[in-house]
Amino acid sequence: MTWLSLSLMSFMALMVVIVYEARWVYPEIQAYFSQTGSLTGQQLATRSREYLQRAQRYLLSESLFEDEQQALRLNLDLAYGLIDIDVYRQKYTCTNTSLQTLTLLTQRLDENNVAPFDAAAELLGPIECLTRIEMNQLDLRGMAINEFSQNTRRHNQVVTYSSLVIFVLGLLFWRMHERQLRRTEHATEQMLIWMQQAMCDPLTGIGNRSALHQDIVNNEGESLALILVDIDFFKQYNDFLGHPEGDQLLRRLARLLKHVLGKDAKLYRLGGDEFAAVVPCNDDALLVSYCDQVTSALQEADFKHPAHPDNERVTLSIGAVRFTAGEFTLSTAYEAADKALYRVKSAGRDDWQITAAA
Ligand SMILES: Nc1nc2c(ncn2[C@@H]2O[C@H](COP(=O)(O)OP(=O)(O)OP(=O)(O)O)[C@@H](O)[C@H]2O)c(=O)[nH]1
Repeated sequence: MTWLSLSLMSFMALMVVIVYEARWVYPEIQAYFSQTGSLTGQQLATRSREYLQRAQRYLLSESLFEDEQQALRLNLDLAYGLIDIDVYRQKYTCTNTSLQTLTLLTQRLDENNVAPFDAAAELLGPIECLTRIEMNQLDLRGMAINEFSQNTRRHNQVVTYSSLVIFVLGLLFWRMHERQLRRTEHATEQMLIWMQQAMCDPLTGIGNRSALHQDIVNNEGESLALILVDIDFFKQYNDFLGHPEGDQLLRRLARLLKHVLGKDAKLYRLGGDEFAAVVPCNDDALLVSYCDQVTSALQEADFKHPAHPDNERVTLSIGAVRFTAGEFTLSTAYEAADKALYRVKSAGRDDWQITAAA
């Protein structure tokens, strides 16, 4: 498992915690404060009690005319309707007694068989019952609210702490992932640098033998020319002017070859004073012109060689061949160009020769 996946999993866990906790709150609020829940039963008892008290006032008034009697009946009926509910019946035993009292009282009122003061006194029982219901329901409501706020607080703490922990873990994993990424990038960069160094001649900055081989394989199928260049009497040059001057000559020659052969040419130092150039070339005339150009440019550059037996300036021996790039064609081409170069050396140096690949 990678640091990245651990980090992403942490952030996903954070989302899950938040969503889960958010889902918890909504139904809880609904349950506690639902308009159809038993908590609102307190309001019904209050209304019912108010109707009974109003009925009591009618009964206690000095005269009870037709209108007042009707209002009295209506209040008693309304009060009855509001306490005749399952919640009250099941939870409070006084409910049934109160309902019986109201039924009997209504019957006797209809029969005109009750004194108003007595009737008002009879209503005290149901009123007391309703007051008890109100108080009890209020207590229940208070307890429910308390429980809800405690639960909310507990859930809030859980969300806060777990979110914090998960978030910190997510950040930590993310940092580890970034560190790992940077390390990998650094290692890749280093590897590229090493690979480049492994393909490069440190003295002249051009490619080495491995790079030559790699480039030929990479350009498989292309028509190319391989030009081998060797400095004449370089040993004498070194011996006469010193090794550092010899190094300097190698660098100057690399620059000259690059300049003369142009940007399409690739240059390599194969070792000692031997250079190779690979140029796109599909006809001998072009290859001849490349060799001529190198020789002329060197003449013009006029690098002094005080120890040269035949000349006072640096001269080159060149062997060149055209070939088609491929995994196995370089060795044949190299052999042919090298032989051509050897022939130039044998014939007195300071010349070039092109040949056909075997
Ligand atoms: N300054 C310097 N000299 C080098 C380097 N590598 C090889 N050499 C010298 O290059 C010289 C090559 O000598 P040879 O192979 O005899 O070639 P040459 O003297 O040019 O003789 P011909 O090629 O026959 O004309 C040797 O003296 C090596 O010490 C280098 O990196 N720097």
